[in-house]
Amino acid sequence: MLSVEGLTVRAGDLELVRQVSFDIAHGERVGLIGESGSGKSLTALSLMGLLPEGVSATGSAFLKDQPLVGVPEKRVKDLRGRVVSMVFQEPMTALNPTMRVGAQVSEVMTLHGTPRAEARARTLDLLRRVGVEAPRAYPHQLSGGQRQRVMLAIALANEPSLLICDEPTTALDVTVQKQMLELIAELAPAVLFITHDLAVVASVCSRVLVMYGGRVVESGPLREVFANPRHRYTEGLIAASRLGPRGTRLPTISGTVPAAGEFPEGCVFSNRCAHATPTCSQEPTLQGEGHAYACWHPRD
Ligand SMILES: Nc1ncnc2c1ncn2[C@@H]1O[C@H](COP(=O)(O)OP(=O)(O)OP(=O)(O)O)[C@@H](O)[C@H]1O
Repeated sequence: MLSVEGLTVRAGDLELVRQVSFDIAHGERVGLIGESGSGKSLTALSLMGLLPEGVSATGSAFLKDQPLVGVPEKRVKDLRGRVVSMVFQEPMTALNPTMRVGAQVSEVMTLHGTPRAEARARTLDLLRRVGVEAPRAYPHQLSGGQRQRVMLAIALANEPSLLICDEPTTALDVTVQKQMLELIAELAPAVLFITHDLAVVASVCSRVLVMYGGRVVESGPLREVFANPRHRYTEGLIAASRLGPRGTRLPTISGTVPAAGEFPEGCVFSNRCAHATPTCSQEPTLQGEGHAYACWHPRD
């Protein structure tokens, strides 16, 4: 559905994103991970036609045969929020503080041609689905998690083919984060999910792209990349992530470790997992050659 080929982003002579290529199929959720400054956001913003002044993209990106890169601003504006939408980290800056949230969801629909009455009905339905049944509330009357759900409703208002999420849950506490991730997984058609957090990737995505220095240095099914990182940087990322050292926050781990090769969908195993937190009651198991630890992180 999304096909990106040779995407390069420049600021003057400086190449900030280099020759990035990847595909996302309908219904697929792909994680884009990498350290700060590796080019994740610029990659996403190129697809949204939202690059900052002085920064430009070349290469190609097609979403259902519609070009997203190198097209006139007017055309991109029409696609943005309709075929591709984005949820950002900080909902307070993205929401209009003087407008009721229901009106903000409806506005996105009417801007793209939906009649008012229909937009109103669909807004109520959408807000119900994201669990914020308060269309008349102003943003400051809602919690951070509720505001982020409103942002998700806005992003999904025109039933886009692709949802891009840029660290949408970083500012939320763990329980609220989990609910938000579940909603994204349930409601979004196809997702490009940017994060630093491997545990988040593990709970949402089935495939992952790792960026380093503006390039995609590694990609593949989540379990393969996490179990057998080829790039030194990916190894470091896994070691430093929440799947890693003692004392860091891990997603809930439960159940027994299944035999090698029998991990249920959505689980991740890592040869770096120290697997020692108060939430985890079991010892890591040595698995096969190389003595990789196996631990699993079920979606729920
Ligand atoms: N407007 C700009 N002009 C020049 N360089 C920029 C501009 N915006 C970003 N950069 C640079 O491009 C590189 C990639 O930035 P980008 O925001 O895509 O990184 P990121 O991987 O999303 O990082 P983070 O996780 O911190 O958001 C960084 O080195 C950054 O300093």
